[in-house]
Amino acid sequence: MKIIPVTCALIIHQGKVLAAQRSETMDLPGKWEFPGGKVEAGENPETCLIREIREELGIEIEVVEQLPVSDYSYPTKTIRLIPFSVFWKSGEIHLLEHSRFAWLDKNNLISMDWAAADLPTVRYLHDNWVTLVIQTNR
Ligand SMILES: Nc1nc2c([nH]c(=O)n2[C@@H]2O[C@H](COP(=O)(O)OP(=O)(O)OP(=O)(O)O)[C@@H](O)[C@H]2O)c(=O)[nH]1
Repeated sequence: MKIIPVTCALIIHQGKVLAAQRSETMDLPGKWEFPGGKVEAGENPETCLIREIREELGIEIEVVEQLPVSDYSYPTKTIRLIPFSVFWKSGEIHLLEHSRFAWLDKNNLISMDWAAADLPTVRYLHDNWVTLVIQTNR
């Protein structure tokens, strides 16, 4: 099966990370995820992520670092999730596609109803919390 590359942003701000809930009109309705989206043909992952975050949240970000990639097979597709830690540079958050967002701290990270593909990234974030918070603190 073809593997679909999907980027996602761990937007870490004031010691919390932004999670977004997929709306009823999206795939996996009601699941929580890190905002981002599919990499288009000829696009590099960082450029994709900057574009997707503009389209979904209306903010500008700076990519800090790529984090470990993981593959996950849903019944109808396999995605390759490419996460990045990012710094929120400017703009106000407006939800243009998702139904809700939340700023999570380390303690409420694990209890969210995440899209299944996100669990390795959630675990990585949990286990490397302090390093990632310091790294994105400007
Ligand atoms: N953005 C994002 N997508 C995720 C995550 N985890 C996960 O399983 N996905 C899946 O990866 C795919 C990404 O598609 P998308 O719908 O967000 O991206 P897009 O806007 O480029 O695609 P589209 O407009 O063709 O649907 C969806 O099937 C989504 O369910 C995640 O953390 N972030």
